[in-house]
Amino acid sequence: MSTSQKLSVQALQWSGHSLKVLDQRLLPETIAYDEYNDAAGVTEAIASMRVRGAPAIGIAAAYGVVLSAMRHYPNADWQSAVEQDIQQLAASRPTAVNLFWALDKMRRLLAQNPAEPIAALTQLAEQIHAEDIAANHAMGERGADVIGDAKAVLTHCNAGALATGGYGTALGVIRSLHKRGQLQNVYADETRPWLQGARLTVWELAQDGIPATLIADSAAAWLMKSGKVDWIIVGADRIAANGDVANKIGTYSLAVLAKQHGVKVMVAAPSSTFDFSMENGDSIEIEQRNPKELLPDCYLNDGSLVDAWNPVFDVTPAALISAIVTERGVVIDPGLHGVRSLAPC
Ligand SMILES: CSC[C@@H](O)[C@@H](O)C(=O)COP(=O)(O)O
Repeated sequence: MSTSQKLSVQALQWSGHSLKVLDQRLLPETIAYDEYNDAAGVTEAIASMRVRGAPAIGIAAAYGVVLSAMRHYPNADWQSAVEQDIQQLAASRPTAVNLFWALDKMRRLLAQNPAEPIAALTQLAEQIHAEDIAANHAMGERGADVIGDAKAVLTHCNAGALATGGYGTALGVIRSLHKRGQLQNVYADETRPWLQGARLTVWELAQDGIPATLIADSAAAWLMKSGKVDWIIVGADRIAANGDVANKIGTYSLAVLAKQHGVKVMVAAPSSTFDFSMENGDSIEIEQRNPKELLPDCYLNDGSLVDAWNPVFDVTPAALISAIVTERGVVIDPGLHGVRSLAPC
């Protein structure tokens, strides 16, 4: 596949009766969609990371609830069958709060006993999807305003169209900066061990003709020391009330390095990423994934000789973050101010 091909792929496509999920494990070599007709399939698609990225898994889960209602309504006790599916969806991944936020919204709607539940749930899932895209565009503009004339930025993981309803959070800011003609280069960490940066981010940026340079995660300190980047821009999986941010493993190390080198750190995330029930990041559950994602094949083949520790998120203290950008507004220096000003009224 040519990298100059225009981006026409979306992580999720709702057909009205099924959910098509782009299998991100196969990118960039292969663009293939799997089609799901029930919540169990969507749960598996999230757990296996066919679809990944905090907003995208929330949207997928919302459609999963619609598929559940389509399967069970109007059987006797259909509501408890849907509730069981919601619980299954909620168990797919633990860290991104957008998943639980979307499921709660769907559950609250069900509790209102709508006269036509399938139509009502479909409308809500489509709304969650559309609002995420709109939020990304809004925070893209806000983030670009904050950054002003930065020439080069570094991003981590993939917080792009592939991780959201479309446009992206961190990559949304980058897209908006690029449209303004200010950005000369985007450095992308490869993001070990799953390689979201190498497989997804540089590919996604290439589709849009945005100059991107891949670096090994371990090159980030030297990149900053060399004065090559002005800002680090990342997404988030959960933001606590004091502004602590859970995001892809390695974000914390970048923020520590940024402090040493006078580089600023921006977190761009929709409001659905906030968890005001958590005072700080200490209580955020950090997903541990299978060590097999980390271990080279030769170790896998010779049994259990070597163990691996594979936490896939970390928490960056608010004090290391220069700005948190949402569709509702921006907090500069969240370590001083917290993020309660961004809470819904
Ligand atoms: C807009 S996506 C923000 C985050 O979800 C992203 O940075 C991230 O950590 C994704 O992790 P992943 O394990 O690929 O789901």
